[in-house]
Amino acid sequence: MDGCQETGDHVATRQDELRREQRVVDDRYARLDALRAQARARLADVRRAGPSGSPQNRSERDSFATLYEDRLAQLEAVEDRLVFGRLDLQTDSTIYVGRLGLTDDQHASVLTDWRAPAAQAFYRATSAHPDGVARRRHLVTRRRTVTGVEDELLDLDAPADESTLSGEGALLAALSTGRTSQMGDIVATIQAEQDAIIRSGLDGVLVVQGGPGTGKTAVALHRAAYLLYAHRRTLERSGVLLVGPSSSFLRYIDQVLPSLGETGVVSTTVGDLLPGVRATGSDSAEATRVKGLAIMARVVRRAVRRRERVPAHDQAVRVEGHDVVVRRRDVRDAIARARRTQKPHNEARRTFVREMLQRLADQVSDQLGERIEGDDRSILLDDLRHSHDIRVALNLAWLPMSPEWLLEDLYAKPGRLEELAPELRESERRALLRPRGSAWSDADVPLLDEAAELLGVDDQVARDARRVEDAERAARVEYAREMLRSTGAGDGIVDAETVADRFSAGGSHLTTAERAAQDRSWTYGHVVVDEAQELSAMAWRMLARRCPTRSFTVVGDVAQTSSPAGTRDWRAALEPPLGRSVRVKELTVNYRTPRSVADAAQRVARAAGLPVSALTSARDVDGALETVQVGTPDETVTVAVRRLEDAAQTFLEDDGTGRVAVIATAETLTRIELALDDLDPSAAVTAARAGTDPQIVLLTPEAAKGLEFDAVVVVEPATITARRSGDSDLYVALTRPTQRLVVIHADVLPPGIEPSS
Ligand SMILES: Nc1ncnc2c1ncn2[C@@H]1O[C@H](COP(=O)(O)OP(=O)(O)OP(=O)(O)O)[C@@H](O)[C@H]1O
Repeated sequence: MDGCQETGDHVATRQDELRREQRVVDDRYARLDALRAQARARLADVRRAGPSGSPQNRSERDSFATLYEDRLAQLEAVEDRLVFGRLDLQTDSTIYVGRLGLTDDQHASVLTDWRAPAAQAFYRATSAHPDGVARRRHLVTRRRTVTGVEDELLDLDAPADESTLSGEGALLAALSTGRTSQMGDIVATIQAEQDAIIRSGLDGVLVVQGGPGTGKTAVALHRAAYLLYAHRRTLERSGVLLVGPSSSFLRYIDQVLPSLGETGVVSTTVGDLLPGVRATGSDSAEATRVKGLAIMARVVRRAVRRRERVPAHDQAVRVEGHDVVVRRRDVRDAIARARRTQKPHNEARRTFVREMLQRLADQVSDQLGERIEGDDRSILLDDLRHSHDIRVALNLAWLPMSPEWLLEDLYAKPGRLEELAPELRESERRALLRPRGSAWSDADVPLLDEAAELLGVDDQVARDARRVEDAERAARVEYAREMLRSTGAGDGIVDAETVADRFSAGGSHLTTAERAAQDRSWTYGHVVVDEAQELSAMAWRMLARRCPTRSFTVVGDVAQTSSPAGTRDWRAALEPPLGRSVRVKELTVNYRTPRSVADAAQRVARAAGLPVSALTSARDVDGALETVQVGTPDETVTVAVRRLEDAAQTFLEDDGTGRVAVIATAETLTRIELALDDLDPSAAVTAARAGTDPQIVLLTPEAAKGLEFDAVVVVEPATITARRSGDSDLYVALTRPTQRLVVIHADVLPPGIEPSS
């Protein structure tokens, strides 16, 4: 940032610059205020019109009201750091870069959206490749006041250094601010290697591998916002799906996209992805692993096929005075015919039943010695269809099933598993056994989805409804286009599609995101997966079905895998379900953790044999890493509480910023909880642990995944590494702090934490 010790002249120049930039920033905020006032006035007009007029008029008014409310919310969301950059081009022109694009009264651009092609040089230009830029300036603002400017001159004579951080002052300031329970955006300080990923093309599978703190989550979210901007036509209708590891993680990141002006993304966990299924149960590690194996797709397929079978004997049945026989030969032919339709099981069953009823009707005809036609034949077919015995016989040959029924049946019977899953070992099959009626787990959801795909349940209704809605929507878009043209109401920012989506009769219309989230067969235009190393082969199959165009952004770190069904090899995990278009990019700079902490964590992870990505750290912090040896396990607990008190005092602010975490195994955390009650901690600590948004949290390594805190106290690493996937868990735990890591231990430390070891 601009220097602290300056000569008199320099100070004068700096003050002049700040004043000049303040005028520009004031002007852009004035424009923003004017747009807000305009949206408010339009909203008030619409509301003033009251509930009169035809239903069509009322519906349009409601739609406009919602449109202006959304527009207002979008304009409110960009208040913070509206303008953050300036590019002086070699052509002597200047552009300002900000959170959204603004034009003046004459429709001339006065602020360039960070996602626009013209803004790319702000993130990418270097002295070696200046990209038409003479000077890049970062504007540092507090509320609406410009508090600093930071310049980089990109002339060809300057020494080229590709690895230099861009806007270093602004970046380092961002990295050392106190954390909150919500992740912030990085739009003002995106680095070149991150920008290249954010703006990478929509097609194919882009994997972003990087160590902890390299900005994978931040990049994934900014990429979603970028793609929605650059490919709005393609993605607005189909939507973008964001898959995260847990609902607490999704809460942590859920402000980032709105702050970038985007709300149309469906975010979910794999466990919540199947409409109508709530995964509240849990599995053993072995059951999780086995349920995630790709083999399970075959097992589910066999379980479906098993219910399309020829009976052992012909069966005689009496219907309304006629004797007919459900013949094996007929069943075999009808099954073959139904399978030829290539429809899912429940849908193909209609063909099977129709075929069988016709054959049974033919038997009655033959018995009577005359052809039964017309209404008589319909009545006969109805009689046959409603005969209890025939229904039972046909169900035995082709049973209609729900995914839930199929999976419960599979898990409930050892013999069934042995027949359908011969590839699994006896112990693996045992891990799957459970009584009917048990709660579903996260690992069951991809299996239920696989079954739903093969069975073809409940999709038809949704598909029919969608077809009707699409046709209606096309008419609404046309109307909205005409209306926007005649009123100029869209400000050039809102398009006819958005307005049209508000024009639905009765206000029952759902947004793309809402419709998508309710429909199992919805296919998205793009899927972003975070902490993707945790996903099983079956989960990838489920996601692949959600995006037939295979347009994916997959971010994660194969050294942090903790799920027994997760992966340590991207290509092995992704090529089978998603094809060969997998491109892997690496992020190499750690922005979160102080260098001394990151280096220690890397040494520990390497010593444990994890596939650690190379990492350099953007900064260090004095005294960031401390290890504290105590004599007994009881002492680890009391010292942890004391250290927590210290950290709270140092890092927690009254304004609600600052976050501190204790990370340990669940057993250790229980003991710390008890000690916290017994040791009568300070009022500040008690207050910081209370409420819905606590500043102090106690977490297991799994729960801490993806999150970050100003200070972290890790208690007894040996108990963490003793568990399955414990080395990865410890790597996660050690890499959560932005300022300070305290490691408390009575047992020996894993090799590598201290530089000397
Ligand atoms: N260019 C940047 N400017 C400012 N802050 C950044 C930048 N890149 C990353 N950060 C910050 O670094 C921290 C780590 O980022 P993020 O959580 O995205 O990392 P990650 O790679 O997903 O980490 P993990 O593997 O541990 O989940 C966040 O606070 C993020 O805001």
